[in-house]
Amino acid sequence: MLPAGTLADRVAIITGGGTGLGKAMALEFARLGARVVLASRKQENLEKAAAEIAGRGGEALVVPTDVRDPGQVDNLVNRTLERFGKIDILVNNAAGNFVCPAEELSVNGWNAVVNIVLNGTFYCTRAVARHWIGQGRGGNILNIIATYAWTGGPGTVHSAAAKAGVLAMTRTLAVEWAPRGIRVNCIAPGPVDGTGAAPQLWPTEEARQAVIQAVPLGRMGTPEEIAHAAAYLVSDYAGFITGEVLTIDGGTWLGRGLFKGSR
Ligand SMILES: CCCCCCC/C=C/C(=O)SCCNC(=O)CCNC(=O)[C@H](O)C(C)(C)COP(=O)(O)OP(=O)(O)OC[C@H]1O[C@@H](n2cnc3c(N)ncnc32)[C@H](O)[C@@H]1OP(=O)(O)O
Ligand SMILES: NC(=O)C1=CN([C@@H]2O[C@H](COP(=O)(O)OP(=O)(O)OC[C@H]3O[C@@H](n4cnc5c(N)ncnc54)[C@H](OP(=O)(O)O)[C@@H]3O)[C@@H](O)[C@H]2O)C=CC1
Repeated sequence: MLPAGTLADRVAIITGGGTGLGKAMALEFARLGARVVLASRKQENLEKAAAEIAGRGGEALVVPTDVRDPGQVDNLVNRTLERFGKIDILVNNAAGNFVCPAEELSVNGWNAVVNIVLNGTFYCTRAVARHWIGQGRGGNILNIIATYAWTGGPGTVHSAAAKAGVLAMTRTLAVEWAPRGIRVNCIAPGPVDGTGAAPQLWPTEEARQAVIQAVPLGRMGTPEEIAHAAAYLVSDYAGFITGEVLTIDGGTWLGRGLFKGSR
């Protein structure tokens, strides 16, 4: 665990900050001293998370935002600057997902996911980076992807393609904006319990157990495990890391090996 004060005086925007991994990151960043801005569509979830942060002595601003709308994203940036006067960190965590055979996926279904994951990430990234570049200052961007960005993800072609786009965006902008002092990294979580992913991706206990079977470490991850790594990547401890992906998946994407039954 990083020591309290690691993110003192930092201002962090976290999209999808009202639930799941976003909420866990918000709580951890606040514990480390950051002031956090929680942005997603459902105000009720954001308010609940903000109250939990305030209950632990932290400070959170709630800005209802649909990241698919560039106007709402500009409002998010403006509201953050009005309240805190600066932005240090952006976490692009908002996502949508569901399992659907590609041949059955409707155009609206494809667009819903790609617009949240790929376009929303770009709109938020562009809006925040324009501010930083205009001010002649640097900052930190963390994108939450998934390992199927490089393995492919049968059943979730919309999400896999969008996450692959975010990975390419990360590497592109890490280099393009390095001279600006802007770092851009990714975390690729494996299956993590207790978030909005569960009802979408492993809605039954049977499906959940099948997912766990695929994890060499034999369990799902926790939101806190992702949050600790996220705090590290946006902190000064990671000051020389950019364009990188930190995979936190219990070994899942490497597979289970071929020869378990051979001896
Ligand atoms: C090895 C890796 C291990 C695990 C990797 C896991 C990676 C996890 C990635 C995640 O992103 S988990 C996050 C999950 N959380 C959520 O999905 C929460 C947010 N989700 C949503 O808001 C919705 O699910 C949404 C559909 C993504 C967006 O909602 P919106 O209100 O904008 O859309 P709708 O109007 O409801 O639907 C649009 C369109 O999509 C079709 N659709 C929706 N759900 C399904 C479904 N289950 N199957 C097929 N199609 C679906 C819906 O019918 C609409 O299309 P049309 O009917 O109009 O053609
Ligand atoms: N849990 C897991 O196993 C894994 C998760 N991930 C990634 O982790 C991240 C967090 O997911 P997780 O916590 O699991 O799931 P959640 O469903 O809990 O989180 C997704 C968040 O995105 C927000 N969101 C969805 N659509 C929009 C939108 N249009 N505009 C703004 N916010 C939006 C939702 O809030 P609201 O509905 O209020 O808009 C919600 O808070 C995602 O990027 C996901 O792809 C990656 C690999 C594995």
